[in-house]
Amino acid sequence: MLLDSPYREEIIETVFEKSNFCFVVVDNQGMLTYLNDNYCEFIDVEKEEAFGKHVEDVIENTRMHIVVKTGIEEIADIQYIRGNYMIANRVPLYSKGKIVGAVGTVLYRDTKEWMKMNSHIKDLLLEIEQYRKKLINQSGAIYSLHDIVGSSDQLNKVKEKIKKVSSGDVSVLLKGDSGTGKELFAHSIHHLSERSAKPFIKINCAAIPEELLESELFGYVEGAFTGAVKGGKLGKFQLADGGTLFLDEIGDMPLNAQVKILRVLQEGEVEAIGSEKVQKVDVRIIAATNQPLEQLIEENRFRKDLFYRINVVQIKIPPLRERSEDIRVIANYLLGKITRRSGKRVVDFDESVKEFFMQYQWPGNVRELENVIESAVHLTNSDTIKLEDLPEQMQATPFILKQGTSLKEIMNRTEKQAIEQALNKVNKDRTKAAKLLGVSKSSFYEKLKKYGL
Ligand SMILES: Nc1ncnc2c1ncn2[C@@H]1O[C@H](COP(=O)(O)OP(=O)(O)OP(=O)(O)O)[C@@H](O)[C@H]1O
Repeated sequence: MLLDSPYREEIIETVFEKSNFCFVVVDNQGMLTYLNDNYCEFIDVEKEEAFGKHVEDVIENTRMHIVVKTGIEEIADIQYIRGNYMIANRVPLYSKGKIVGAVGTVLYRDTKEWMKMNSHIKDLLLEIEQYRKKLINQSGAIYSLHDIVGSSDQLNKVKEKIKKVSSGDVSVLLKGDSGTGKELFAHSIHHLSERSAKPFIKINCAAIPEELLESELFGYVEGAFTGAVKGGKLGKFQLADGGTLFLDEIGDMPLNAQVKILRVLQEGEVEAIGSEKVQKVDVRIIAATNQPLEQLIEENRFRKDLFYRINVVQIKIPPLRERSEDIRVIANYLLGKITRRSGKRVVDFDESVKEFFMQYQWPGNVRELENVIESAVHLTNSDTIKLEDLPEQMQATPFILKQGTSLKEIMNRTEKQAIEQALNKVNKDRTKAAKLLGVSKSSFYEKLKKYGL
């Protein structure tokens, strides 16, 4: 913390005077108490002359004196100054619960500076995108272990196992519920293997109609069937030659295709549909499933011999609800990712949302978390995601029973959530919130105290 730092003075001096920002501070009457050199230079005034004057007499179109009165921060506000528009932040300064002034920062001195920065960033993003595309073209695997966020023991164990098995050429079966990140792990294995410079090819066995699956996997020659394209088509096995083939949702693979895949894996040879020739292929198989293959075997829907072939190493990815330590960090990471993409400034989650995230069961795992945050980012009117920004059907989900949770605890948490929601709805007006919930003011205040709100 800044206060504990032995260099407190130096840090403050550097932030205020040496960084390239413009700072202004006013007292609770709007009188100027501080203006750094950068600001003086920007508006062309002498520091000594400015101090003690009302901020309106020094800075054109300022709203610092208004922020002192409203107590409401103004972020990235556009202010006309010196013949141009600057972008400014104004934040009220509180001491012991009372407004004692306000601090202003100039983010960009004119819109040109902002546009320059904007196009610089766009340029960098474009460059990254090109590198990504190149990488995808080269191998098809874009994610590495580094992209898998979370530090729970359960996740770390999986990452350790991935590191161990990647370098060998063994087949890996990734098991886990939908949305747990199996595809990210498959990419990571490929990246860490000696095949990383070779293609990573994915096929989603559930997404391709049964009659097309074989031609997708093994390819076909010209004229193999009506509708076959001229010149034929390479199959995923041929495309993955030298690299990795990721068979996603392998539990949905039809039995016919299973027999053929097994043959390719045993013999290292593939035969395109309509071809008499066999072709040597060298692929490493990574398969993923969210279905219990052992049960499918019992029901004669999955071949035992293929199971043994692909199940050399089995890695189970735990569902999100079993690694709740990861939820906050993944949620923050996803919030950053989504806001960067959408350009909307949303910086945090309300404490009640964080709590809700921790006790929700996440049947759709990280994918569901990502969808929920994406929708909340678009719906929110503030820079912080609140409970009411979450999808309605989620808000209707009461606390899910976890082992050891007493009824009293559930009721308390629900009550706290309801109070927080009510407060947020009426702009923190306690009288209105009490009315909204149909409780007396005194009992409402008691509850606020109880929950530290
Ligand atoms: N630990 C994580 N860190 C960051 N993003 C993650 C993590 N786990 C999953 N994701 C993201 O969640 C989404 C779902 O992941 P992925 O497609 O890998 O899941 P899956 O287990 O393969 O799902 P399915 O079985 O439905 O195919 C993706 O957008 C992925 O980037």
